[in-house]
Amino acid sequence: MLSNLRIFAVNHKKISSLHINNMYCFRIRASLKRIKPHVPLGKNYSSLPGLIGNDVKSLYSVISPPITKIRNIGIMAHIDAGKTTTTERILYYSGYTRSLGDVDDGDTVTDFMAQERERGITIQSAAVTFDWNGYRINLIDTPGHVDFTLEVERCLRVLDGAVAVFDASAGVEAQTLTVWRQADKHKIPRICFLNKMDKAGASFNYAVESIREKLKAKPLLLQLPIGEAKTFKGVVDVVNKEKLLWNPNSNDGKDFERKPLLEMSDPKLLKEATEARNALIEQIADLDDAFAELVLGEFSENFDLLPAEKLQTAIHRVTLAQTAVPVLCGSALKNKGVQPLLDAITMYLPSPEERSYEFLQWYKGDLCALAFKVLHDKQRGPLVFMRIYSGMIKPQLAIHNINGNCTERISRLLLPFADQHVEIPSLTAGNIALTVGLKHTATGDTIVSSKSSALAAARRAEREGEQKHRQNSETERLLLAGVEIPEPVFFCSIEPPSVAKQPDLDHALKCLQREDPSLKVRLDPDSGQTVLCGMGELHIEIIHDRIKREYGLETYLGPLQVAYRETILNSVCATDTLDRTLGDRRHLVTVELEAKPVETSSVVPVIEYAESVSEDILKGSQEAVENGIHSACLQGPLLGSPIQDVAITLHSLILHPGTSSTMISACVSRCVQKALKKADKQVLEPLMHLEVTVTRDHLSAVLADLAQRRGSVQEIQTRQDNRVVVGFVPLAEIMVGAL
Ligand SMILES: Nc1nc2c(ncn2[C@@H]2O[C@H](COP(=O)(O)OP(=O)(O)OP(=O)(O)O)[C@@H](O)[C@H]2O)c(=O)[nH]1
Repeated sequence: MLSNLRIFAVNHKKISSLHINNMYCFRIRASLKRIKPHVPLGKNYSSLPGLIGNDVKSLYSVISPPITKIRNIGIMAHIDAGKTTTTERILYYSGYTRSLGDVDDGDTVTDFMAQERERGITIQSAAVTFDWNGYRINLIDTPGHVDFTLEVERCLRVLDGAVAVFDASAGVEAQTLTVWRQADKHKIPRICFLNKMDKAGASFNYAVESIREKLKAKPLLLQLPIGEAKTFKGVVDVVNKEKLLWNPNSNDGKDFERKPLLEMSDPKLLKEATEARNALIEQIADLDDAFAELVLGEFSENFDLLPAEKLQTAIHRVTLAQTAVPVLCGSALKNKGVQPLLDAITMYLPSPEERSYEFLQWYKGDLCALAFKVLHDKQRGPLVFMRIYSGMIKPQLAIHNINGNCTERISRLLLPFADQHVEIPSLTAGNIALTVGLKHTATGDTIVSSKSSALAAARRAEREGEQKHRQNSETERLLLAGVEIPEPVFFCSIEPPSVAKQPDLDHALKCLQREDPSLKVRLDPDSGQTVLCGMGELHIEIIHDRIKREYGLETYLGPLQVAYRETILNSVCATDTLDRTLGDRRHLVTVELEAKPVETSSVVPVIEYAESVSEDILKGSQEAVENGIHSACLQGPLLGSPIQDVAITLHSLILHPGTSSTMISACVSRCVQKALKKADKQVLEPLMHLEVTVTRDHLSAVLADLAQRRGSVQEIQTRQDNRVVVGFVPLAEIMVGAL
């Protein structure tokens, strides 16, 4: 029965004995269904600006534009809401592609990896730069699939604004909630685009209501649809009281007319637009004091007299303050509504200088950038995408990487255009750059001009920190990334075709990890095998595929396994003594410690020291003690899985002089394992938060199927004619192999 289901949403949630971690979204069948024949790369790229020489909009437009004219924008949504299709339309209308790419034909610009084209999904986000009406837009297309949640989060970190795309027939879906929360966390102003207004079941009001209810956001209706589903033909611009109608005979949507609504020809639409405009004005006046003053003063008698520009400025302010979100609608597939969306991006989303970044004051105009993506290019080596927050980047510039504590040189500077790039002489703050030549920089690293500049910034940050909060260390405060890497939920062994190829496999995995920190690689201590740990089946499958395509290695994967964890349920104490004589040296350690359960949802143990443990003894041995605790917690006594939610308190440590740190670690580790064995224990398994949309007549079959899979149903919602079952199912029960 599960094969009929459409949407899966995933969450690790602690229900009685189990654990909450992150919210993920998962869609097994959809990720595998749209497999298409391989489309060669570069199909659509013969006439890109600055590359071939024709149709260059003017070289000036390629070089650093004024910061007020820059928009660093991301598109975020639930899987399949239409992000890639919308991006393709945006690129086409902005003049940077000559033909419309189609996800279903596998020839889109932003999904440029071979796997993305074959599967019709976005895996890695690609930054694309283009101009619209004198504005420079750097657009980052983010993946919607749960396995790539970290990609979304990392991209959000470098954005100044975002467009949330919704399927108008489904409203807010599970993954939308996740990315919305991520955007909240990074305080990113947003615009909502209700896409798929042409689709059967599309409902503007339903989608708006779900934004209000599920996202707890205040929607500002800047448009109303003209028709819905089959009859959708255009939109009403509420701010200007105009109608925008697309020519049904135009096959690319470039041909549309914008006409003022008139009493004579459109009495009904005009009435609706006037009511919507008045409601919008009142709504904004409630949120923005300056606008309220203006409206109540000059225009209280007649809102019609309020100029559109004044309303637009107020919408911009409210969007920036994130007290409400502008809502627009259209159909990317049917080429309707995308140009007004582009206008809204330039009008309502902020420029980089309108965003306040606390750390900018520490750099005083010196270079400060975040490497938010690394791609490996066979010819040019690693390509690093960077968001420049302050200062300037040029080719041949030496930069300092704070995370890696290393200095290296940028050889070339490019403007990113999916897999095609324009070479440029310099780029200033606010822009997104693509650099060549950085061999050690990894995704998430903070880049500055020199070590001394970093130190100066750290000193300023410290002074600032004294006045404010002082919880972070000097360098930590300078690091921009701040993206938490979720713990993997799947793992499997990976083997090279022959032992001689093991170094090639290690190299490939190292490169892939630089690109994608959510991919973890470890060595199994028992079998000596390399183990891949990832965020989902698709994640691991893609990595396997990339090793073959990009590194020419045919590897073998062992069976995919769910990453279980263990925890303890009560406090226990243990003591242990290790007494060894190696050569003429005696190593003697006695440890006394306590293990107790805590709520952290983390596999990193909390380490505490009792007051009885003197600082003197800890000075030389703290690292050894902590290494011992960490290594013991990696393998629980039940299944050998990592231990989660545990705190270890060291009560006593007695050392014979000359005892080596290896012996201290070994004794502490043995003692922790002793304690864990004594405690009452439990295995934890990852749970998926599941959202199943189903027709009414299939509901009981679906509920029975979920029960059989040890699932628990939280609620059953009504969505138009369908039912949405919301609940949890153990991940192990809905792996592709389990279906
Ligand atoms: N009816 C209709 N279908 C659309 C529209 N926009 C996109 N689609 C279809 O919806 C499917 C998903 O579109 P994508 O653009 O790949 O969606 P996405 O959000 O980028 O998906 P991921 O990259 O996999 O997260 C494709 O089959 C599109 O043809 C639309 O406006 N109307």
